Amino acid sequence: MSSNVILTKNQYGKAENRVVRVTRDTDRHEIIDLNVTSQLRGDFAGAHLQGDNGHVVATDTQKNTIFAFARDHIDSPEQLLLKLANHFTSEFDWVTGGRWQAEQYGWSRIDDNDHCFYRSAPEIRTAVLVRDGDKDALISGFYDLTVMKTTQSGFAGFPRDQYTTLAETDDRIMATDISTRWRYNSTDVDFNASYDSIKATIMTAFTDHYSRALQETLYKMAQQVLAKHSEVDEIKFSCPNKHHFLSDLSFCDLDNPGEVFYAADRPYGLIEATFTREGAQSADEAWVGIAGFC
Ligand SMILES: O=c1[nH]c(=O)c2[nH]c(=O)[nH]c2[nH]1
Repeated sequence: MSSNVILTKNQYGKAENRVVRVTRDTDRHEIIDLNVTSQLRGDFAGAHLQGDNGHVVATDTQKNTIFAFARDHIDSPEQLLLKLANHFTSEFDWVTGGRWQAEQYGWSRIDDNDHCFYRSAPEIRTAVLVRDGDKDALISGFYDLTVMKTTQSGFAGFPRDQYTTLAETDDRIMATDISTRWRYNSTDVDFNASYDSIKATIMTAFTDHYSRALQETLYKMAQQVLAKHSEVDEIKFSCPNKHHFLSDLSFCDLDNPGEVFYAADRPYGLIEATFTREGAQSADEAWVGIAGFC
């Protein structure tokens, strides 16, 4: 058995740079609030195997670059990631790719005030760019968008065995925290418009049908996103089924016609699925490192 150690995959950089950009050209300020990670890939064998840092663009330099680029206008998290990738791969010829990611937190104006804001968007917007030579994979998404429908959901027709106690129902609460990521087939996209439209499409698709299972609802959400958005080739969902159990009020002689529920926080069903446009190129490598999806 050989005891030789071979360096295989490696990447490194500065994680979770919290960048808040205030645009104050006029009295009416704008803010963009990001958490940005930069990781480089390429020829870094010297650092690992010989202690030679000649190729190691310091993580501190990567951090500084992110903040320096924030001095320019930030159009969208995706545009910032593309700019960082272009910079590092063109400035240092041994940097052949990397992985850049951002989360964005949403803020709204208090009373339409010019410079006072509150954290508003419930969901966290995400973006990941993976560059490998001349190949880019760009995956955007969001998590923690909590939604509920109070009827028009059921669950029946499932197999029964000696362990099955669940009653069939044609009227239940369905609630979930939507986590989703979608892969663009281009980097030439109006990312903010696309994000807003995909989020709206997902929410509308949650409302517009009688759901026979959360699985069916995920499919309908994916179907509508892929039908409306030719710039998207693949979409994944990871959604807990946040169970709401009808509270039994018979102990005090009260009925409960679907009005009082116990919201259980665990255990929860966990429904995950990937939907791909038929005929689209797959990009499984790009998903490595994105946890919590199948
Ligand atoms: O929408 C659902 N999908 C399931 O797979 C499932 N399983 C379960 O017990 N309840 C539900 N609900």
